[in-house]
Amino acid sequence: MGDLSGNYDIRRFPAVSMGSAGYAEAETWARAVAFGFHDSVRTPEHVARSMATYEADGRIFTGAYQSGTVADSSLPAEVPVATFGTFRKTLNVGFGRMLETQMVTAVTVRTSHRRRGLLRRMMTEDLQAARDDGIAVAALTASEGSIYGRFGYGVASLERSVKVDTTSRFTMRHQATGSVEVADPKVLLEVAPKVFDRVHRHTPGSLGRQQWYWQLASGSLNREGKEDPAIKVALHYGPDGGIDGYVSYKFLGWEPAPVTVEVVDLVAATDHAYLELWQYLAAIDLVERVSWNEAPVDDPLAWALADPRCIDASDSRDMLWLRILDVPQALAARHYPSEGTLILEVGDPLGLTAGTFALEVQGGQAAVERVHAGAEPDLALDVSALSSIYLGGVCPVTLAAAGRIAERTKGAALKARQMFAVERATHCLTHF
Ligand SMILES: CC(=O)SCCNC(=O)CCNC(=O)[C@H](O)C(C)(C)COP(=O)(O)OP(=O)(O)OC[C@H]1O[C@@H](n2cnc3c(N)ncnc32)[C@H](O)[C@@H]1OP(=O)(O)O
Repeated sequence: MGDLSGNYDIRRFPAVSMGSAGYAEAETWARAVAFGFHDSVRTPEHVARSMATYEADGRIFTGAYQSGTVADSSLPAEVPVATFGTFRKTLNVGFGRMLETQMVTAVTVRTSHRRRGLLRRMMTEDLQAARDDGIAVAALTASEGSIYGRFGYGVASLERSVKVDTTSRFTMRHQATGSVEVADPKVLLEVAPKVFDRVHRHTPGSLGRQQWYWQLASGSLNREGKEDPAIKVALHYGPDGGIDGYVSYKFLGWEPAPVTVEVVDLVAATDHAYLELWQYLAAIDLVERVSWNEAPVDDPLAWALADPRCIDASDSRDMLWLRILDVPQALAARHYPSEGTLILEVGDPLGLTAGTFALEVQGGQAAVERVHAGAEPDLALDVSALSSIYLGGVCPVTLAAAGRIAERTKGAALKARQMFAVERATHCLTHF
């Protein structure tokens, strides 16, 4: 028998829907991803429906295939031993500015081929290619917190799970200005993209959503690849009568106590819509609790409630991981609410964008210049820390206290905090 330790061909191809050339290869790739995340074998219909949404998103699939001898009776060579998916959407980098972003997803390596450098190879090749293509940032959500820092990613937004007591204890100071009405869940196929687009434009850290979200929120396609008859939907109408928010939710059953409704998707384009959708959820009769696993950490709900302890928040965690690929391009793309100059010495473990850069802000606009290596920096940090503070959701002063940023000029971390501040709390509602 030949060497089974593994030589691999890396192949890239687009997602295509059923009936198109290349579907068999794409389907096999998708099945390998499901295996990597311990899913049950998916039905052909489930794969086909998912694939149609992947094609609509313009996903590119990367697979690593055994090029040497394949062990007798094991999975054949056309099943990839490693997978890596990408697509591109816009990221709101604050004050409504959008930056096209390389979104990385579906990273798996078959157990029998792990720790041979396959992830490292796929990641470094992909980040280099994205940068060569003029993309300034990459993003992902991580299965484990220990994997991606080494590639220059940093945590840029947080989220938390909440359980909200909606018994008589729930009272809000807010006086409603709009109204809420129940709708057929399927209306979200048309309504949700429009409402989300507004949210995307006013929320720093928001990423464009994949097509699958409209299917999920409307009950058209659940995580098991089926229609979800349990989904219920309510829409919020603003004072002008237009729809400016929605909530998609499920009743979890009469037992165990407390009787609970779970939020599947809550998207509100105005502050009033957000609070009034919560007022609606709290008013659902016979229900004592509303849970939501993707709630913001900095949540206006807590401040609108007469008793903020109605919110039982647990599991505050990293959500969006960002990786700046091109420091001058990324810094110049932002609007800055505070004037000033900062010299940043940026390290990069992959060597994509290391250097010393002068960030000079006047009237909110940035001029960014690479300066000579010997220039005295105000802050020295690696690209992971710079990516963390970039969306204004992570405080540079805290990273300095953690030793992740070296403050060479006294007060520079606070200055960075003021310069990188954004207009409202950073929050990403897009999991991928
Ligand atoms: C964006 C997403 O899709 S997140 C989902 C990630 N996928 C999963 O969690 C599915 C289960 N896990 C896996 O499939 C694999 O173990 C992977 C993808 C996490 C790692 O793949 P591998 O090919 O084994 O990684 P590779 O050999 O390239 O290792 C690269 C580096 O990461 C480190 N590493 C790999 N996995 C882990 C881990 N789980 N925790 C900590 N470090 C890790 C390796 O030690 C290595 O370090 P070094 O190069 O700095 O010495």
